[in-house]
Order: sequence, then structure tokens, then C-alpha cells
Amino acid sequence: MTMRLDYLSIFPGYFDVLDISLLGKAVDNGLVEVHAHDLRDWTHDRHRTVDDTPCGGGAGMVMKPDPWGEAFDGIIGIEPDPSVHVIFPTPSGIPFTQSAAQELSTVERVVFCCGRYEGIDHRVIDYARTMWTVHELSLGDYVLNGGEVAALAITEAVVRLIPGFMGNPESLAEESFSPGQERLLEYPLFTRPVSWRGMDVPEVLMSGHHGRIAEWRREESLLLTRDRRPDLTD
Ligand SMILES: Nc1ccccc1-c1cnco1
Repeated sequence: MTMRLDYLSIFPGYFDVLDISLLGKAVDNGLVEVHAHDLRDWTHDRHRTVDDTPCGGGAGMVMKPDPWGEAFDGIIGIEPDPSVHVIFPTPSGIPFTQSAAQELSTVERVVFCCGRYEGIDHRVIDYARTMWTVHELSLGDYVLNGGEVAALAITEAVVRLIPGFMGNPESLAEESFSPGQERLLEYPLFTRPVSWRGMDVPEVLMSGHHGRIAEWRREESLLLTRDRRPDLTD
């Protein structure tokens, strides 16, 4: 299965980075195909205008619905198709989680709509919901200038889960937030040299005693989770 990823943005250059490293490899071996589009290509005025003042007043500018609608028509089509998943990264979205990434990794087509300014005219999202499967997703409670960086983060989380993408799928199973992992943060990791700038690798990890090592790692995960993410221990 090849996943098609489309990105709609006034800064399509953000997505050139997808040609690099693992994601680039996924493109080379046909696991994903990536298409970035400039929203301004669907404007018709000399200034290629994509925004206007908010109805009802307020600060900043809002992205006009017209270019989005015409871009949707050109990129996705005018017939409803619930198999197309349209993602609007937004601070007012539902929290993006590993389980959402897991679900999206089985989808054949994802379209990212990257808003700028104060946001996109809400009718764009309402229209998209009549046509496709829409996800309004937040990465966390902080402010970005637009959806592009969020779209890249969501892309990486999703594409790495596509079967055949990661050389060693077993490594996925042990990660934090992987299904089956009770919600614990990953224990501290070490590699050679055993002694570095006066700091030594914990002895237990050099003992070769797998039972004790597993016990040490679990204890470290529990301590870390209790300290940093008490919300995960509920
Ligand atoms: N702040 C933003 C501005 C524009 C598009 C997404 C976001 C976002 C997504 N997750 C957190 O913030």
C-alpha cells in the first residue's frame, strides 16, 4: 500500500525536508508519495490574497474560504470520499496521540491543511466534514505560527508506523506510548564508553543479568513517569 500525502500551505517549501533521511527513503521505496501545494495557486488577484479581516472584528487576519475550496476541488475532487483523511493542525484540536498515529498509518490518503494568521474561515472545516474524514489535531498547549511544523510532526509519527518503513519493527514495540506498553516513559539509555567524563554506566547494565536489568529499567521508568508525567499513572 502506498500512502499519498498532500500538504496545502502558503509555505509549501516547509515540506522539502520530507525528501531527506528516513522519510526520503520511504518516498524512494514507494511507501509514501508526497505532494506539497501552494494555496496561492488557487487565488486570482494580482496580490494572490489568501486572508481578510475577521467578521465581527478582532485582531489579526483570517484565511479566506475561496482559495481553500478551489484547492480542495483541484487536489482532492468534488465528490465526497470518506476514505480521504483531511487533517487541520490547530491549537483548538483534539490532542494528537500515538493511537491516532497508529490509526492514520493504515490510511491510503491524507491531506494536511496548514493554516496561518489567526486561522482558517470555519466554513472550510465545515465543508471538508461534509466531504471527507476530518481531524482537527493539536500537538500540545503552545502557540505556533502555522500548521506546517505540526503537519511535519504528525507526518513523522504516522509514516514511521507504516509496515515496511522501519527496518526493525520490533524496535517500535518497546517505545514509549507504543500499544501494549503500559503508559510509562522510557528508562535512561546508555552505550559505550562505560566511563565518560567521570560518569559510569550503571553497573547493573553491565552485569549481564537480564532479570536484574529488566527490574532496574522498570523501576527507572516508574520513577521517571511518576516524577514527570503523573497524568499517565492514573
Ligand atoms: N498553534 C498552532 C497554530 C496553527 C496551527 C497549529 C497550531 C498548533 C497545533 N498544535 C499546537 O499548536
